Amino acid sequence: MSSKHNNKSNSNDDATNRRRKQQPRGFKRPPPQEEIASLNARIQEETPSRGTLPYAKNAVVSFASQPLSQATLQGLETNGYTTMTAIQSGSIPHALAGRDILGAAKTGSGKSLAFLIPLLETLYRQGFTPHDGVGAIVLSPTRELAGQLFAVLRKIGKFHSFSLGLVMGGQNKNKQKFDNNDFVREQQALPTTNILICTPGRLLQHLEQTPYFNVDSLQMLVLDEADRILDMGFRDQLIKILDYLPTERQTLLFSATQTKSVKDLATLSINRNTVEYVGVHDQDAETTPDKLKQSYVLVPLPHKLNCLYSFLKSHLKCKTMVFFATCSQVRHAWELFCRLRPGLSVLAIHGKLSQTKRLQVYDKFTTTPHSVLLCTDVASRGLDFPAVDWVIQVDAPEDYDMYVHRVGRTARFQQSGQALLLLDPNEEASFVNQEQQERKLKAPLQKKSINPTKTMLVSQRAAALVAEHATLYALAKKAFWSYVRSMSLLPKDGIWSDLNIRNFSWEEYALSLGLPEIPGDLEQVLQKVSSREGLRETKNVNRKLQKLKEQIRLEKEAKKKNKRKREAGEDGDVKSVAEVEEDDDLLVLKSRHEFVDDDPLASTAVTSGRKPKKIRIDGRNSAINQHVVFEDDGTEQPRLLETRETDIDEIVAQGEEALRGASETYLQKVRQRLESTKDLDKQEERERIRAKHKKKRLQEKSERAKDKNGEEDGRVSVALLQSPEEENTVEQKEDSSSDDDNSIASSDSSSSDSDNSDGDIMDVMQQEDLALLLIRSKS
Ligand SMILES: Nc1ncnc2c1ncn2[C@@H]1O[C@H](COP(=O)(O)OP(=O)(O)OP(=O)(O)O)[C@@H](O)[C@H]1O
Repeated sequence: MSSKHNNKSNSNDDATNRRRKQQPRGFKRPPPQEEIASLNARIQEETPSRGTLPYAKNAVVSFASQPLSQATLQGLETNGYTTMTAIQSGSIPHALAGRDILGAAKTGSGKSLAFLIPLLETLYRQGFTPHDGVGAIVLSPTRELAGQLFAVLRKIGKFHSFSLGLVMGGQNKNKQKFDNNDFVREQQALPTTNILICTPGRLLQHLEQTPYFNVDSLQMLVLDEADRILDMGFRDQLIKILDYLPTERQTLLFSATQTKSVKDLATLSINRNTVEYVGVHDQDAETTPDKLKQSYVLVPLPHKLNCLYSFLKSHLKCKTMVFFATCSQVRHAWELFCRLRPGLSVLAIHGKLSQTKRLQVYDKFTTTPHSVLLCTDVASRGLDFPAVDWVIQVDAPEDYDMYVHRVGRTARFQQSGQALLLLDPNEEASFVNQEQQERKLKAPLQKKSINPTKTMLVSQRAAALVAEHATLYALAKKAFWSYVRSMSLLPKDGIWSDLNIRNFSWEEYALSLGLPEIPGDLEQVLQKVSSREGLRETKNVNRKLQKLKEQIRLEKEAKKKNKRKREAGEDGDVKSVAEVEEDDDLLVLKSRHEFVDDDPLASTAVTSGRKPKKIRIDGRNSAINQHVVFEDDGTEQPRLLETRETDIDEIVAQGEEALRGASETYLQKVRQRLESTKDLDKQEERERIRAKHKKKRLQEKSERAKDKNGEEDGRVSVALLQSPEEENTVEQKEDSSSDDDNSIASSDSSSSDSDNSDGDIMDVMQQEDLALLLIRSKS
C-alpha cells in the first residue's frame, strides 16, 4: 500500500502544503517513509502478548510514549489529550498491532479515542491518500453520534492528510428533492473519501446505489455501540453491508455493554480465538461510572408528569436529560412544558424530528447550561453533552443495558452526576430485583421518595390547555396510545416478564395527559397488541383504512377548496405554513413538517415536488400526504392507532361533522370533570399550601434559633427524601454535587417558592375558571 504515496496528485500536494502551513512552528515531521518504518519496528517490538492488558488499570500512560505518528500526537496534544484512559491504554497497543478488538468500558471512559487513534494510525502506516478510496468505516447507530465522532476525528486528525466523510442522510427537511441533493453530493465525494463515519442505513444505500464507491481497500471496520448495531433493529442492514466489505480487515467493536456472543462474532467474521477482549472495568463492583449517584422513586404513572415538572422547577440551575419511552410522549411533554414555562429552556429530541432540527437541538443543549432535554433513546447512547447534572428516566428502560447507557449521559470522564428513575409501584419488583441486579446491573440504586409538599399538580393545567388547543389534544391521545403500545411490546423474556400492564391506572394516566378519559377501547387495543402478530395485522388493516380515509378526505378537501375559492377568494381563512409558523412558535403545525421522518429510506415514500401546503388558521390540515414513518433503526413504525404525524389528522379524517360532535362531547366531559374535581382540588391545594406555610414557619423558627446559637450546618430543603421512612422530613444534608440545585430549592422555599405556591393556587383556579369560561363560550 505504501506505493500509493508515490501516486499523490497535485491536489493532494496542495492539501499537504496547506496543512504544513497550519502546523505550529518547530513542528517537524520526519519524512513519512522513515517515520512509518520506525513506527512499524516499534510496534513489532512493543506489542503486548495476546490476552494481556498492556498496563495496569490505574497506570498513568502518556500518548507520547506510544508508537504513534507525529501528526496524531500533535492532534491529541492540541486538543488537550495527554494521558490515556484505561480503555485507551488497554486497547490501543493491541489495535496498533492489527488485532480485532472487543472493547468494553463504562460510559464516558473515552472509548471513542480508543478506536479513532488506531484508525488514523493504520491508514497512515498503510500510506493512504484520498485516491486510495475508503480505508476505514465507522458505524454509529444514530446520526448525532456519527456527527460527534466525526467532530472528534476532525480535531485529532487535523495534521493528517486523509479525507473524511460523514454520511448519515436526511440533512434537510424531509423533502426528497433535498435529500436527493445530499445523496448526490455524498456520491460525488465518496470515491475520494478515506475515512467514512456513517449510520448503517445510509451506508447500505450508498453501497447499493453509488457506482464508483469502492470498498475493496478497506482496512478497518469499527462498530461503535456494537451491541446496538448487532441487535435486531440493525442486524439485517449490517449483514447486507458486510456482504460488500472484504473479509480480510481489522474489526473493532466498542460499547459500554459489549456483546460477547459467538453468533455476533461469526456475523462479523471475527475469529473468537484471536480477538482481543479488553474489558477494563469487568472486575469493578459497579457497571456504572464511579461518580454517578443513582436513585429511584416510586411514582404512580399518572403522577409522573407532576413529579417531573416539580423536579424541573426546583432544579432551575441544572442541565437535565429526561428520557421517555416514545416520540409521541416527548412531543406531548414538550408542547405542554413549553406552555407551562417551568423557568428554563425546554428542548426535545427524538427520531421523528427532522435532521436539521435534531442538529439544532443537539447544539443548543450542548451550549445551554441551564436547560432540559426531553428525549427518547435516540439520545441514550454515546452522546457526550458537556456537564449534564441529572438524568431523569420518566419511563423505565426496556432493559438494564438501556439503563446503563441512559444514566451514562451524566458523570462522564471524571465528572460527577446524578440519575433518578421514576418507577410505577407495579414496576418496582421487576426492576429492583436484587438477584438480577447483582448479576447484571450492578448499580447502587438508592430508594428515595418524593416530598409531597414540593409536588406541583400540572394535570389540571394540562386539561385546560388540551381543551383549548386541538394540537395538544391530538398529541395527548398519541402519547397515551404510544405508551400503551410500548408497554405492551416490552420483551417477554427480559426483566419485565412478570409485569402485568393491566395493573396500571390507565384512566388516570389519560387524565394526567389532559385527556377527559381513555381515548378509545383500551381492552381491545391491549388484546390486539398482546402479540406481535396482532400488531402486524392491525398495521396492515390500518394502512388500507388509511388509504381509504385519505381518498375520501382528499375529495372532501377538493370540494371545500373550490367552495372557499368561490366564496372568499384564495386567501380567505387559509394561511400558508410559514404564516402559521410565525403566529406561534410552539404550535405543532410548524413541526408537522419537521417531525416527518427524515430517514433516507423513509423519504422515498414521500411525494416530492408538491406545492407548499396550506393549512387552515384553526389548525385543520388541508392537504395530507400519506407517508410511511421509519424508526431510526430503519424499521417501519407500526401504526396501531396513529395514522400519521400531522397533529390533528385523526380529527380531520372524521370530517367536519364528526369533529364538531367530538369536540362538543369532549368539552362536555372536560366541563363535567373540572366541575366535579374543582372543590376537591382547591381543598387539596389549600392543604398543600397550608402544610407548606407551616413548614416555612417551622423552618424560619429553627433558623432564628440557629442564628441565635450562631449555628451553621449547611442543611437545605430538597424535593427528594433519603428514604421512604423519612417521608415527612423536609430537611436533609446535601451532597456537594447538587449544591446548585439546592440553593435554588432552598431560596425557592424561603421566598420565591412560597410565591410560587400562591401563584400555583391562583393558577389552578384561574385555569379552571378559564377552562370553564372557554367551555361555556364554545357551547
Ligand atoms: N485521554 C483523555 N484525556 C482527557 N479526556 C478524554 C480522554 N479520552 C476521552 N476524553 C473525554 O472523555 C469524554 C468521554 O469520552 P467518550 O465520548 O469517548 O466516552 P465513551 O466511553 O465513548 O462513552 P459512551 O459509552 O457514552 O459512548 C469526552 O468528553 C472526551 O473528550
